[in-house]
Amino acid sequence: MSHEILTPSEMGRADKLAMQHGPFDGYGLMSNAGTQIATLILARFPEMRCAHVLCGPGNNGGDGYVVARLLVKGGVDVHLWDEGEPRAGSDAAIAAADYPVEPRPLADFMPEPGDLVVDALYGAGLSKPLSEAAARAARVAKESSVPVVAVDLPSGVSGESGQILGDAFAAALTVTFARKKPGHLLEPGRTLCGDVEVVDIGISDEVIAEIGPRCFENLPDIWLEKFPVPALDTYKYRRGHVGVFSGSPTATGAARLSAMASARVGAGAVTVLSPTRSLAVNGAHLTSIMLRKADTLDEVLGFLDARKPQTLVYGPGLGPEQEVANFLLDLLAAIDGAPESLVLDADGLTSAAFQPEALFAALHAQGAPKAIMTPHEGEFRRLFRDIADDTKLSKVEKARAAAARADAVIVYKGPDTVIASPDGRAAINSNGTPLLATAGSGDVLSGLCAGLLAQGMPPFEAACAAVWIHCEAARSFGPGLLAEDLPLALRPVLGDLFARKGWMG
Ligand SMILES: NC(=O)C1=CN([C@@H]2O[C@H](COP(=O)(O)OP(=O)(O)OC[C@H]3O[C@@H](n4cnc5c(N)ncnc54)[C@H](O)[C@@H]3O)[C@@H](O)[C@H]2O)[C@@H](O)CC1
Ligand SMILES: [K+]
Repeated sequence: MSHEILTPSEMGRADKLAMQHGPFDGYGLMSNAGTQIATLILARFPEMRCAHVLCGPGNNGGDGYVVARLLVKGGVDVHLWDEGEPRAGSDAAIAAADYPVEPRPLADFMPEPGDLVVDALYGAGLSKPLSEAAARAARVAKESSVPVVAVDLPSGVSGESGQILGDAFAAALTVTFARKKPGHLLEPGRTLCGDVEVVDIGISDEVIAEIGPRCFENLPDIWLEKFPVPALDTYKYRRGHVGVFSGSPTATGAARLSAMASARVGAGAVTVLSPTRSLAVNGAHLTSIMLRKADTLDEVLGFLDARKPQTLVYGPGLGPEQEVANFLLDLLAAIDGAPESLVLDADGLTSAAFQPEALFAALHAQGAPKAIMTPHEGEFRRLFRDIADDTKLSKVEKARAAAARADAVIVYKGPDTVIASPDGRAAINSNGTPLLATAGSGDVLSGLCAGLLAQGMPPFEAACAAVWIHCEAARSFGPGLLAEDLPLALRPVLGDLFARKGWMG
């Protein structure tokens, strides 16, 4: 199990627990950390002219002293620059005493091309913006284009949020311990970390389990067990039925993209619910996907009653108008237990911002469908303005707060999409690709969520799987991707997942 993500404070607790359990004390853990990093550096940068090791006053600096000593032992020419001495009696002070050469002041650090920098200034303990000397060091490292290996985190990057406190180093490689921290996956931290290597320093899986992390990297391990594959004796309605609301004649493509994605990810039947004025254009573009006239609430309720879909998609292409929000509230008031789930996206979210509290109350009500909301940055801010503007919260904490308020799984989209459940679980996606920054890709994502929900996948797992599959499909298609390409690009991705489930179909 290595998909858990630990906040810096959870990591601090894990360190302490590991020391209690043994066999390593604090200095033992630090020695393991330094040894792992020095080994990686010697393997990856054998051509370096010399290594500049920058050491801070805390245990991050302590790791740096161990690295410096081992690099010297490995025959590397090492220059050590420090900012503040370690506290007497600390593990870092023991490590510093073991290093044979007097450090030089950080303010004088100046690398040259061909050198390597080891950034061991601040890690989990970063509590304020970098000092002028540390910020200058980050700048000169950047300007001289020398590779930087960051110990635990690039100094200046918050392990909790991935945000920069003042200035920050930009690393080619970041070596962290036991598990990743949110700052390794949340932007801009993710970019500043470069490659991230997680090394074992003697903190056992049992210790991590005892901490009970509630945040995970979004890898198939966290949802594969619940990912649906069709049973041999299934039939189309047992594979789930999704209804997707369509917009006006000039905005129908969004609903069709969503519908196609639902069908391709495995819903056995999908119906586009269309206003009369859009029937002709929808009909001209749909074949296996069904089409049904739905101008009024009564017509929608008639469809729900007759065809019993498990899941609805509300939002893509509907228009950001008050009446779109009103219709949703009327629909929710009429729903009691069926359909079981609802995906809200795009204009379904933007229009809800006219009266967010009414939507949240409707989703909290008895018999309400389980909901997934898929806001991008702007939609999130319109719906959860106070949460979005709270600078103390990380993206994970914002998504969690929104999920609790709305009683919905929140897919807070971006290059570092976060998925959060009202029960407090959260996942950070790590296979994102800029290829998905294209019109209509969000509509496909909402369809994927719906298609998985309709097949009985629980909302948090369905949202995590949809986000991962969406990115993986885009990567497998590659440059030139349009949203229209995504449904077919799902094939190899689904094939791999089916194979991992042992599907013999
Ligand atoms: N036993 C452990 O707890 C282990 C810790 N390890 C290392 O220890 C690090 C955490 O150590 P610490 O908690 O000592 O934290 P740091 O070494 O990150 O920094 C803490 C010290 O720096 C000061 N400080 C924070 N931000 C500053 C800034 N911007 N300018 C000036 N001073 C600043 C703090 O007041 C504190 O004195 C981890 O990142 C990891 O590298 C590893 O050695 C593995 C074992
Ligand atoms: K660091």
